[in-house]
Amino acid sequence: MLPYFNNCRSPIFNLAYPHVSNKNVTVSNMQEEVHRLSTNWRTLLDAMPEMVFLLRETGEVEYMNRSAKGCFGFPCGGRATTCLREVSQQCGTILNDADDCDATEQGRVTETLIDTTPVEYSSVPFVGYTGEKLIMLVMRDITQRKNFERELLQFNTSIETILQQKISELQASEETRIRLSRQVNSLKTQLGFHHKADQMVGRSRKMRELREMIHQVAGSDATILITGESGTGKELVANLLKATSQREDKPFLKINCNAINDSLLEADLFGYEKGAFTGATARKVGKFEVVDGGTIFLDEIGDISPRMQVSLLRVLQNGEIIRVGGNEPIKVDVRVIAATNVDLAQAVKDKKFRLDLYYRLNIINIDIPPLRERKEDIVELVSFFVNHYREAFKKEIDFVPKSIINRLLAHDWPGNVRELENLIQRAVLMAKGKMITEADLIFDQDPRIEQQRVDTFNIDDKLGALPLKAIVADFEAAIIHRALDKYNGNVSTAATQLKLGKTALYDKMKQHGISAKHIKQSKRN
Ligand SMILES: Nc1ncnc2c1ncn2[C@@H]1O[C@H](COP(=O)(O)OP(=O)(O)OP(=O)(O)O)[C@@H](O)[C@H]1O
Repeated sequence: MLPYFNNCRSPIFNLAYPHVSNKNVTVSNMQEEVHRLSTNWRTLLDAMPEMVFLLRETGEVEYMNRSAKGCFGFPCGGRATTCLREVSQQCGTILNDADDCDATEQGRVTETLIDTTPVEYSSVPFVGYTGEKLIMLVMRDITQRKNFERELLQFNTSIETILQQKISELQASEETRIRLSRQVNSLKTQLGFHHKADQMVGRSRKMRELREMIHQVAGSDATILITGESGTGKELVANLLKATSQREDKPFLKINCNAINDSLLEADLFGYEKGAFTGATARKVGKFEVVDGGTIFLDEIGDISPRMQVSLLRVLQNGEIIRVGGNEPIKVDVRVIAATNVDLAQAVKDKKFRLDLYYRLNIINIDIPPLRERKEDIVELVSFFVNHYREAFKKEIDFVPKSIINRLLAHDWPGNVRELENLIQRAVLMAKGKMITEADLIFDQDPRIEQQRVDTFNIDDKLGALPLKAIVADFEAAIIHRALDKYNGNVSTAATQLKLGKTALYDKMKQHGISAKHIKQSKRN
């Protein structure tokens, strides 16, 4: 018989048995009722799957339900008793502070080990029938739950390990893919793979590296500065950059910054407002607006004025332009590719070029090596130009002797590929038979070339030997040379006298391999 369930002060009694009226209570039926309740409570507690204990503060067990007995035996001994004592001590605070202790503290679920059995328990203060303070402990064996938790943890850990393995495998295969794609690109380059827009002849190591770099940087929208001596092929590089960029099918404009004067260049690039200057009768949009979304190639950038440098800096820094005579900034989305044969770093030191603009332009620098540093390309270039001009001039040349090749390999090519091209063009024109001879080779610095051009143009010499197109080209070169010679190599004056724009004259000079610098030098000597 367990007296501890005679806790009739609990309101539960009245709620559970409302038919027991206080007025009709006799001692005997009171005893009966107590017995009945006590039996009911015991039955109820024994039916519970949880283990229920009533403990004294000292840890002695006063009551155990069936589940508790099943688990620990009754009276329980060994380590279980010690554990229960420890538990009762922990719960002692609840007992002692029962009045202050809040409900959550009293019912708090705690986990512990009894022997090797993991359990969770909660405790509440309980008053015995003699009024002594007890602890009611409701405990649950959580071995199975713990096993599940352990299995779940193991499962999660192994899932994580598997995922990490898979991620590393994917990363490794991505790295392999990138490495292989690089190798493929490099092999393609080595095998002479040519993008359809690649007009550059040459498979030397330096040219292969150059191509690789172009392909690497073309995709980004970064500003690119192409440097290299005159005639190395900067325009060809710019063409290939544009053709392999994301703006491939967008507008592409080439501007020679050296060819027109400063104010015209500014108006041309940035546009102008009506009334900005005499003759500005209507607003005009500039090249930067026209080419919006596309690419602008600014050739000879090293020669622009300080004022132009400021305007250009604004475009590169903020992506906006201001029309001449206007003050509204206009947003533009234009990729800038610039080129120069001027040493910009030196120009910065000489205070001729702004340092901030230099940094903005020089985000990616593609430097084209001079021809003298890649002489392996000469044979291929000669063959390419001979074929080209043989077709153009309807000549039958099919042989370039080894002695000529050796002569070309020994030359230093200060004018680079342009000089070689002009030399071959002249040689093809001059050649009498099916092969080029020593006599047909006239190098740019050769006084004969100056003489040949300044001499009166003799049509009879050429009639029958050359097609009309070649004679006209030769004639045009002679006239331009004569004009430059007359005006001491001054391109602006020569252009004015020939009633030609400065840009057009520069283009023709390039085409015919005429250098104003050489003419000036020969005049001085
Ligand atoms: N690798 C090359 N293969 C074939 N032709 C080339 C090559 N490099 C240059 N050329 C030819 O040489 C000439 C000069 O090239 P380009 O105008 O691109 O030189 P550049 O470096 O821009 O010269 P500049 O600084 O004087 O403007 C062009 O006719 C061009 O087609």
